[in-house]
Amino acid sequence: MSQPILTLSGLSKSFPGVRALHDVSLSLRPGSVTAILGENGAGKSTIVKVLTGIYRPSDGEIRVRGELKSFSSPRDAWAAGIAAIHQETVMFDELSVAENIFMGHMPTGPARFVDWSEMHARAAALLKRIDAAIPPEFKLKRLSVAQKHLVEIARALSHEAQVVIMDEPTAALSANEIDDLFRIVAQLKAEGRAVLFISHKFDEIFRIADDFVCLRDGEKVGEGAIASVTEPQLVRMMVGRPVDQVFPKRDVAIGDVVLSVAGLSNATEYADVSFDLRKGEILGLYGLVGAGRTEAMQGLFGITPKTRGTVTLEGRRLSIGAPSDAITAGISYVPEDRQEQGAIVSLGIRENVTLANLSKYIRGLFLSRTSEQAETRRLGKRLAVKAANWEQKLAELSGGNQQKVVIAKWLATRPKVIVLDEPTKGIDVGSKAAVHDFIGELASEGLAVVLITSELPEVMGLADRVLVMKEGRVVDAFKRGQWSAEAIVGAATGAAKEAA
Ligand SMILES: Nc1ncnc2c1ncn2[C@@H]1O[C@H](COP(=O)(O)OP(=O)(O)OP(=O)(O)O)[C@@H](O)[C@H]1O
Repeated sequence: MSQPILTLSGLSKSFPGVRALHDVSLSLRPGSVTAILGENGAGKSTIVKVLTGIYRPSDGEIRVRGELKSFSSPRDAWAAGIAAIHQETVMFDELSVAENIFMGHMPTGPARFVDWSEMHARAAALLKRIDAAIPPEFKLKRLSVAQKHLVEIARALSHEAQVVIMDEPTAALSANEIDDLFRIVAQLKAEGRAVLFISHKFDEIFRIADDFVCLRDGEKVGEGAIASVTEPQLVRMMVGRPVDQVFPKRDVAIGDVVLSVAGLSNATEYADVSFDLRKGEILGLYGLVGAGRTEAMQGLFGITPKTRGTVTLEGRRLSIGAPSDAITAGISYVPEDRQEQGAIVSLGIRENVTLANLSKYIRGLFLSRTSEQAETRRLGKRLAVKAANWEQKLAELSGGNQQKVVIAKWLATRPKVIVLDEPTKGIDVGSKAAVHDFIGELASEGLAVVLITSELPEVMGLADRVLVMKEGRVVDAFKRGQWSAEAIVGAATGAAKEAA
């Protein structure tokens, strides 16, 4: 067997009160893809941060091709041939594609000035190598997330990176874009590089990984060839017990119409979105990335202006000009993008959970810390938020646990209607089941739920009805018991109409 490109031995990393990694060893072979799996908070991102020079390990060794390395900055990791493609890209929007690729190592001419034509030519060649049709002189901000990933890959190639780390790279990509990315992963493998791949999606892991390493509570609990394990075995390894991923749908008595939306439109992204939503009902909004679901619901909630349409809650016509109007009326929206819209990461869990509805915790003249704590504890436990304590800063939580706090925050407002936008994106299987169960419980208590999701099993498992959106319009509707996966996907892609 060939010598590993990268070896980690006995790696540990502690934060005050938290042991994020303990005695983890792994090695990456040239020409192979290794998947790291684990529940939210298991330590996956911490490994990435140690490998990219962002965190210094408390203990342990990193070797690249047998040579001992110590990284005190991301630059050191780059120099050692390790590059990362991040979930949220860390590049410069105002700079050009070429500048982003060669940031920190731009080709220079005789007087040490940047040699722009050389830089553009080299950038074009790198982009061509991965079949990316992106002009090097374009500003980065003009690109889609998928194109930004390609620029990051070109940047990794410009450094001749031997190890390419991909941390949830497909989170914001469409099916076609994922195919393109996986084609490049195959190319990186063929060139003898090692890829470290982090994903919560088992289908992707089985599709492209050769090896796996499974973490639980910061420790390695399993590793081997992906061909030697099944999905249930991996799930069991991750959570330490078998998880029945499918929660039976609760039988909920569906009540009167709570929310009526009629003719909701804006100038460009969605048009004529109409539906009724009943008490206790879970209405799925299915569609491909870019179908306009998020935009329409953000219009409903007052985040973005709508040009037309009416919203009626319990028979009363609402005039929603801003999110505060929607919240006061009893409509909550849990965004997909927790970092930008959902949470304040410099505050603690309790402060985030109670933020959207502080008046609820006032006893007499003062804010009651005890009632804030009680509500935070109740919701935190119900959603299986993993944290050292309820005062811990959100910035210190793993990504999936931040997402759960954002859901808790909006639930604490005790809304009549809640819109959940991709609520389980980036959440591990165990927690996903907890979130699904909780959504069912809320519906049984009379809450009306709109569930935006791109995951078919999720929408078919939870929803009573599904509306399918395509190119900004509702194109089809299905009732539980009268749908099939093919019909729903067919409506979302337009395949059903073409076949008819
Ligand atoms: N800067 C920090 N300060 C304190 N604790 C931290 C810090 N960064 C991470 N942790 C803790 O380390 C543990 C591992 O977190 P990590 O982000 O590596 O998890 P993860 O496996 O990537 O999870 P997810 O799937 O949710 O992204 C968690 O308990 C987290 O709260």
